[in-house]
Parts: sequence; C-alpha cells; structure tokens
Amino acid sequence: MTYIARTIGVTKLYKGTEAVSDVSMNIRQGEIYGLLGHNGAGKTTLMKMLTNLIKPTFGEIELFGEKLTPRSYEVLKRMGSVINSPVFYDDLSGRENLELHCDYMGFPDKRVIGARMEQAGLQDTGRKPVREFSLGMRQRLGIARALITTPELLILDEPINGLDPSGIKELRVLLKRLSAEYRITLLVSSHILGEIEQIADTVGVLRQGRLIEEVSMDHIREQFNEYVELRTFDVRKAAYVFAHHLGLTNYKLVDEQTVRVYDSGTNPSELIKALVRHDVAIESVFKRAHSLEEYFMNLMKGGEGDVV
Ligand SMILES: Nc1ncnc2c1ncn2[C@@H]1O[C@H](COP(=O)(O)OP(=O)(O)OP(=O)(O)O)[C@@H](O)[C@H]1O
Repeated sequence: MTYIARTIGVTKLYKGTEAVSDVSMNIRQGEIYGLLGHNGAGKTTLMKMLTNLIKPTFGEIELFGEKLTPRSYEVLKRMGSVINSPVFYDDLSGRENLELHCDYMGFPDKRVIGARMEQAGLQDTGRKPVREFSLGMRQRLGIARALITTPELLILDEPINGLDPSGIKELRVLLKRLSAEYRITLLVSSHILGEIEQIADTVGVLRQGRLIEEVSMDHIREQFNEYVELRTFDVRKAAYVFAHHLGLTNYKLVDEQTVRVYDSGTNPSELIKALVRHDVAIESVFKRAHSLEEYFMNLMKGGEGDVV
C-alpha cells in the first residue's frame, strides 16, 4: 500500500485547547480522500499542518514517504492546495492572475498556464476580469493556480462552499477528471456528506478534532446495501422459495424468523407473491433504504455508527 500522505498521532493545541487530537490519517496514492466534518471539527487545521502552514504540537506528518519538517521544500513542491477562499487581483483576467503567480513563485515557464486554465474549464474566459467571475469560476481558478506546479497531491479545503448546484456539479466533474485523467491524488474537505459520498474513494470523519472513522466507500457501500427483510414463521421454506422459484442467491437467514434479501432492485411485492403462492406465512415485510446518510450523520454528531 503506497501512502502519499500520512499523519501519525497528530495533535494541534491552540492556547491549550485541542483543535486536532491524535489524528492518524492515511491517504493512498491516486485516490480521492474526502475529509468530512461539521464546521469547527478541525478540517482546516489538519490541512494547514499537511501543507506546513502550521506545525503540529505533537505527532508527525509524512508526505511522499518523507517526514515533514520546516525545511521540506522539495516535498512541498509536489503538492498544491487551496485553503480558505482564493484571493485574486480582481481587475485582471484569469490568465493574467496566473502569469503574476508564476512571476511571484519564480516559474519562468508560463506555457503551462493555458493547459491549467483548460484543465479547470476556464479556457474560454479570455480577457474577462476575475471581478466578473462566478464563485465557481473563482474556485476553479484557485485550483488552476494550485495546479501550476503540476502537483501529485492537491489539497482543497471546502471547495464547494457557497457554490450553486451547477457550480457544484462542474467542480465535481473537475475533481473526478483530475483524479482519473491526470492521476492527481486529492484530499477534499466538506461538511456535506452528499458531495463527499459522490466523489471520494476513502472517507475520513472528523469530530471535535478526532478522526473517528476512516473507511473506503466501497466497503461502506457493501455494508449499506439496500435489503428487504421478511419475518416469517418458516425461514427455511422462504429461503427455498427464493432459491428455487425466484433464482435468488443474495439472501441471508438472519435468525429463526428473519430473512434478508440484498438487492437494491428487489421488489418486495414479488417476494411476497412467491411466498404466498408456496404457503409461507409472512409476519412482516420491511424495506431498508439508503442508510448511509444516517450512519455518517450519527458519526459526525456523536452517536453510534449503525453498521449492519
Ligand atoms: N488560529 C486559531 N487560534 C485559535 N483557535 C483556532 C485557530 N484556528 C482554528 N481554531 C479552532 O480550532 C477548531 C478547529 O477549527 P478548524 O478551522 O480547523 O475547523 P474546520 O473543521 O475547518 O471548520 P470550518 O469549516 O468552520 O473552518 C475550532 O474550534 C476553531 O475555533
């Protein structure tokens, strides 16, 4: 397993109060890691430590397999970030802003600018001053600026904050494209589960400074498959009907009275009809729909995760 970034027991104290507490997070090369947490959970603080803007009080950070120190200039060149809302010269165009950035940062080769504008979907903005950009365009210009150095890891703090639905969609497409086409590893924070869920390969849940969950979305989806649960007086006969009359294999006998059929496409009425036809008495039927949201919401606010 190759980790591009790791924190090992990282804690940050502000005037004796823990903003981030003993966080060990593992970001794999090539993935989109979604950092989920309510406002104040510690997402920005964690990202600032990863980008060397602030130092952990305790613990260690590893980037590209190397320990992060105040002199880690080389590894920092391999990453880009947008933390807090990006600031631009509003009277200048997107391209001019990126040209100035290259000057400040000492990148003589400005040929990359066109490619970065295009990657961020801003190739058609021409001479339009940034003042006239939508919030979504500003966010994407911030990302284009962070991409100037061709980073392998991109860290984005709440990039969808304040965007309207079309801006959110454009950004989602951009992030997925950066990951799939350009193989950039992404760490993206949000307090909106729906967004993280749609793009992330791994989700880390921060609550009051603690990383209380780090799990792959594939694993979570497997656990949160929708199912139809039937209570019957004869589970074995019900299982027989499912297997031999409906050709199902995706069912499980939970206990002496309960059988679950896992499949989002399962139609409860088909199951009931088949059971009735074969004289299997049914006590109750229950369809469990998407409970992923419930699970993460519980984690974020402090309840127990209800993993089936
Ligand atoms: N410079 C600072 N000095 C003192 N306390 C701070 C400082 N920066 C952050 N904090 C506190 O640390 C905690 C975590 O803040 P942080 O900004 O990391 O959270 P967040 O999850 O990014 O939330 P938000 O989305 O609201 O920025 C909060 O209680 C915040 O008030």
